[in-house]
Amino acid sequence: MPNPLPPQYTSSSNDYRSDTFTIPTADFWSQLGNSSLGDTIYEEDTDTCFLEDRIANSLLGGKLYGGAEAYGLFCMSTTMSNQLAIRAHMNFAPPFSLLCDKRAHIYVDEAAGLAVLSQSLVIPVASSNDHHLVLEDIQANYIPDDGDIHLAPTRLICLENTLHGMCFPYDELKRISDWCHQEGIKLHLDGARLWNAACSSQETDKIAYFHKVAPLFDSISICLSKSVGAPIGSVLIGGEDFRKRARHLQKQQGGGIRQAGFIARIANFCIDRNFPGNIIKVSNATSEFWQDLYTTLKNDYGFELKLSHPVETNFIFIDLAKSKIDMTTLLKFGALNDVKLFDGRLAFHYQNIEEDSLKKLKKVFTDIANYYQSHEYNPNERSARIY
Ligand SMILES: Cc1ncc(COP(=O)(O)O)c(C=O)c1O
Ligand SMILES: C[C@@H](O)[C@H](N)C(=O)O
Repeated sequence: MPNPLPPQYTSSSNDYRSDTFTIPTADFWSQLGNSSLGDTIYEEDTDTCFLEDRIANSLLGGKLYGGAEAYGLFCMSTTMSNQLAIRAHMNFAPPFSLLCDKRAHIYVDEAAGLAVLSQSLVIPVASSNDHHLVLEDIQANYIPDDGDIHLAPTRLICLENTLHGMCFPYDELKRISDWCHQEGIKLHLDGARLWNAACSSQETDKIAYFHKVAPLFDSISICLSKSVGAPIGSVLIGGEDFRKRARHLQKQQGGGIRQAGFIARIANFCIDRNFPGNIIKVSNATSEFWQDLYTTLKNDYGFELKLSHPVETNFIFIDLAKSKIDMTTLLKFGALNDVKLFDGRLAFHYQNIEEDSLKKLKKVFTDIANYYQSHEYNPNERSARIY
């Protein structure tokens, strides 16, 4: 008996579950006719090589830590580019360890890839300021390579920028990078939303932000399927030998891509269309929406929304427990207003910030505020997903 098919997904204008839900638009297809046709596994595809080179050189400035030449490797996802980076760096594991923020995607959302694929001890660290890891958090938790055979010395540290929509301050990235490299520890950046950090930075030329950050790291993942709006893809950036090893591991894990030209060409098209203008627009729309929503609920309903993280780019993280909103009520009013939500995280992208979309989203919360004027909040309900 064939499984029932999901209904056609035709628009992400009411979808606030994630910035991964943007969909191809009619003008994407005009790109297909001219896309190159080479086999990417043999590095013969022009559009794919162009994209890898564009991210490594034009976007990131061509240089990584220690002046290493930057090279790009096109991957099907950022989970793959992160896991390939970690496996490629941890080529001497076991018995070594890697350290990351305990909220990091590589730790929470990559299906234990760190343990299985890199066979590494993972040291998840809570940030002492609740915003980003500081050097002292790392120094208090890393494992020094002091020859003690009971231990698994830390050989890799993975940072994430943005993390939960929060921008990692450059000066702290620099402090951590300087210390890591004097300790002989490699540094990877999960830059799935580095676009958003760049567009929210003070840099006038947003590419200058990338050029500043890239030389702090030994490898960087740059996602194309979130705020950039491509349907597929990520580019892993690293040195020449690192890329060779990552490409070998990519083939081993079945991640080699044949005629990737049309995917790469659409990704290039999306970068041109959305960076930096639309990504800046989304950031502004997110903070304006949050200010308006908070004020309306407080002044008109006496209902105070609480955040679990500051609003800095394209996410609003509402702390449901502190705001006294239970998940059933949230999702019920989401559905009644035809708004897709996972939980208290609201993700904004270039397809859900039109006026009609934001009006619907706001009404979800005014309806909730109204509801709680005559109903009890249920504190015992399943808590929201811990991102
Ligand atoms: C910070 C971060 N890194 C990596 C990923 C993984 O990206 P992908 O969905 O392309 O595997 C995500 C989510 O998509 C993410 O939010
Ligand atoms: C769930 C996670 O994999 C995805 N990156 C998101 O933020 O929605």
